[in-house]
Amino acid sequence: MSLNRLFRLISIALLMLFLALAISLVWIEWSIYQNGANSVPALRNFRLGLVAMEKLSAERGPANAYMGSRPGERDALYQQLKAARVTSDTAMDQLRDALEKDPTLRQSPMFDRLRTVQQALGPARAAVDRIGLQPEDQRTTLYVVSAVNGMVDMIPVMVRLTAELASIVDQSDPDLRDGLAGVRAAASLREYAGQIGSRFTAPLIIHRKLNSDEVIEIGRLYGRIELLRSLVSAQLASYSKRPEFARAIDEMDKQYFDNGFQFLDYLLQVGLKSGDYGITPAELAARYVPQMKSILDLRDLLLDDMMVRAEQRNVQARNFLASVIGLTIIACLFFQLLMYMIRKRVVRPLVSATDLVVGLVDGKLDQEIPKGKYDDEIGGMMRALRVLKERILERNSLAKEREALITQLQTSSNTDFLTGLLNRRAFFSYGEQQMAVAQRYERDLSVVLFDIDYFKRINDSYGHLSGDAILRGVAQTASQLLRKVDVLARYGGEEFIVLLPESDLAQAQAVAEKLRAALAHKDFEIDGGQHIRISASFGVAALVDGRGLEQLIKLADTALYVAKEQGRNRVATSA
Ligand SMILES: Nc1nc2c(ncn2[C@@H]2O[C@H](COP(=O)(O)OP(=O)(O)OP(=O)(O)O)[C@@H](O)[C@H]2O)c(=O)[nH]1
Repeated sequence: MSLNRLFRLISIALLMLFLALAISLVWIEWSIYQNGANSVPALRNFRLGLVAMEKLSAERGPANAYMGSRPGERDALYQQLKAARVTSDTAMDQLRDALEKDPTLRQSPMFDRLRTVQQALGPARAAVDRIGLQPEDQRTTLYVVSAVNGMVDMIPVMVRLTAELASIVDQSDPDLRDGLAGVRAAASLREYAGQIGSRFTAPLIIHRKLNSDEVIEIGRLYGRIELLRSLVSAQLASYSKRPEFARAIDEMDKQYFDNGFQFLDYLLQVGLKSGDYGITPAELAARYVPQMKSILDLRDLLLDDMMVRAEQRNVQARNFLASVIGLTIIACLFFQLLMYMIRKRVVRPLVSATDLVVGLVDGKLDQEIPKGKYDDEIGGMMRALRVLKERILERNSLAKEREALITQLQTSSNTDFLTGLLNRRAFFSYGEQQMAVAQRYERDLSVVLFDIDYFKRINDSYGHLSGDAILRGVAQTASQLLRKVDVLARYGGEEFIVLLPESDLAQAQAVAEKLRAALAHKDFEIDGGQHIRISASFGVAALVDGRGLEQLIKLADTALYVAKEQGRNRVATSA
């Protein structure tokens, strides 16, 4: 696999891994944000539930007052009761609307519970109305207690409903758990505080002492209230350092647990001894109910604080999510940029450097080696490659020069400098080869040795340079007349030799005659533009069994001597 492809695959794999991690991170933060976003509406619903329960409890005050009404105050107390009923109905309708708006809550048992409470309210209120309309002396403990219980009996359902709403808040934001428990404890405290007051309704209306059941119930409620007081203190331990909470707790202790309890203790003492309370249920409500407000104030303070915290956390979660998304995008872009840079500055140059090296090895010396754009290791490698290419080019050119030199040397060592013909050494080299072939295959072979006549005189008369010109002219003339297979050489001084393969003595003699005639009739131009004529004498010898090249030349030389002796400008053959 090529480096380029491998790098691309690794880049894609890393990007996928990176994206998977980034998406998981964003998904986690998105879930946290979504849950947090849920906590605010859940808290709002929880508050509506608590308010509905509180208003239902609060309705018991005017209801008890109405049940204990005297003829002159009945209408006024009924108006107060009606107003309280409108308030509790409004609170329950608001809760109902909120539950209806949310499809999951609409389908939940909470909705059914609320309906149950609303349905139960009708008969419970009717029972209250009946007693309120009865003459005072006809009101019995049984009916009054039953009417009071009718109003109290709906509360456990409301407690259950608010517990379910609290659990939704808890799931949305577990950090609100402490506050949630504190709020629930405060709401229950308010409820039991109300119930303990309601337990005095029947004795007050009938003007009697508390019966044993009522004493036991009031004792039980005292116990619960104390328990809830310690629970509220425990849950609010972390809050009590804050001045507004410390003030609210202080206010509750003073208003309810000091003043309210003092009043209840008084009623309890009277209820246990004489039953002569000296107040109506309306007066009880007017004195006792305001003291419970401090509990609700603490509850609302906690709820407000939870709402602020939930909103802050929601904003924090949203900001954090936005930061995570932003950072993820930046990290993705940075990763892409990093891969691009590595590819551009490392992988691609490395691949092209490899191609260049392979090309140099294959002899592609015309390829352009780019200059490295950056002063880094890759740039250094490109510079090194350029040096390497230059060295290879230098080495190649040196090798060519050397070959040319060797060829030139070979040529000059075989060539006569003046005439350009083969020299005596080269003639013997070729001659021996031809001789071996002729002897091996029994072929004809002849030698013609010729010498320019009176050459000394030419030198003496026209100068040495003219003599050289004559020698070049003779060589040129002889070369033109001979076959390609014939080997013409300068034998020495003004002496030339020709080796004639496939030629017997007669044929060689004819060649010699042709050469002699040509030389004798040619005008040779000498130094100074003057033309002169020359002649040459020829000795011819042919190969006979057993003779070597030197013997053949010797025979030709003897014949040449004869030609000279016989008057020159002639051809003589060996015997
Ligand atoms: N210009 C020139 N002269 C050369 C060269 N080589 C030999 N010679 C001359 O050739 C002459 C040869 O003279 P000789 O051997 O006396 O013979 P010749 O004068 O040709 O007389 P014959 O051969 O008897 O006809 C000498 O003077 C050499 O100096 C050469 O390369 N150039």
